Amino acid sequence: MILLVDVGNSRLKWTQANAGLLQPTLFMDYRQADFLECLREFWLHIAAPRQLAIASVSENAVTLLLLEMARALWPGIEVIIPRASQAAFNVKNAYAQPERLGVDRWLALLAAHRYYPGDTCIVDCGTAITIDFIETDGKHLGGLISPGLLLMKKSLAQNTAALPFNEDQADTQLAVVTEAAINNGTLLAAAGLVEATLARQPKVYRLVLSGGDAETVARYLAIPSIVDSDLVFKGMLNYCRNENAS
Ligand SMILES: Nc1ncnc2c1ncn2[C@@H]1O[C@H](COP(=O)(O)OP(=O)(O)O)[C@@H](O)[C@H]1O
Ligand SMILES: CC(C)(COP(=O)(O)O)[C@@H](O)C(=O)NCCC(=O)O
Ligand SMILES: [K+]
Repeated sequence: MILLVDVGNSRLKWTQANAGLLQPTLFMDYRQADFLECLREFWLHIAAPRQLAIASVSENAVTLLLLEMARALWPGIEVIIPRASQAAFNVKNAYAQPERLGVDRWLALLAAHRYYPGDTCIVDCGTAITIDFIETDGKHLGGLISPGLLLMKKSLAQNTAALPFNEDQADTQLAVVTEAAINNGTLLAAAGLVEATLARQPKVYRLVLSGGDAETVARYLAIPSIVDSDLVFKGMLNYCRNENAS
């Protein structure tokens, strides 16, 4: 059994993989005070994993805490910390400094090349919205980073005198009350970003969405898309399998 952990800027996600099959993902707010105790309670009751993989775009301190806890629970556990590199699994990183590409984006690219072969656009709708393009031959073309839905709304509330924060349903209609105007404006900013980015490319790409807001954004896109919330874990699992082989 392999324990897979994905630490984003909003949430920690973890799952287990058995014989190459991913179990359902569990989500945790790792900024809550009792987060380690909560996670420990879960991990105490799972079968001892052979390997632990942690992909984090958060502070290194979070990874260190997780490692300390895992090593106390399962002494001798093999640890894998995936990193973005210049090339791996027939995927070639477009970044001038490849290691600076977020490891979540890199793992999603590895998964996309394997599970969505062809010319593919990956959009991760998390704390940030990231857009990455990969071609049939595994060549990453680069990408974009923009604030995610929650972050856009929080920054409006934090940087204006009159705008409130609320999490009501959004759509892309013109609004007649402030709350809806914010919710709809930010949702359309996200959907419009994805559509405009694709429209500016010289060819057609298959669109795959992941991240906490993937379903919401997909619902309001004027173009077809696939939602695959396991993209990062799929990439992480393949990364671990290769570590086993090497
Ligand atoms: N229970 C939840 N807690 C936090 N965010 C949530 C929740 N449900 C949906 N979301 C949405 O998911 C987004 C975070 O997605 P996620 O993929 O977990 O981000 P990250 O990888 O950056 O931690 C938030 O912007 C929020 O709008
Ligand atoms: C862009 C990100 C903040 C997205 O993180 P997330 O929304 O998943 O929390 C993360 O992938 C990151 O820190 N990337 C490093 C910079 C880069 O990819 O260019
Ligand atoms: K993201």
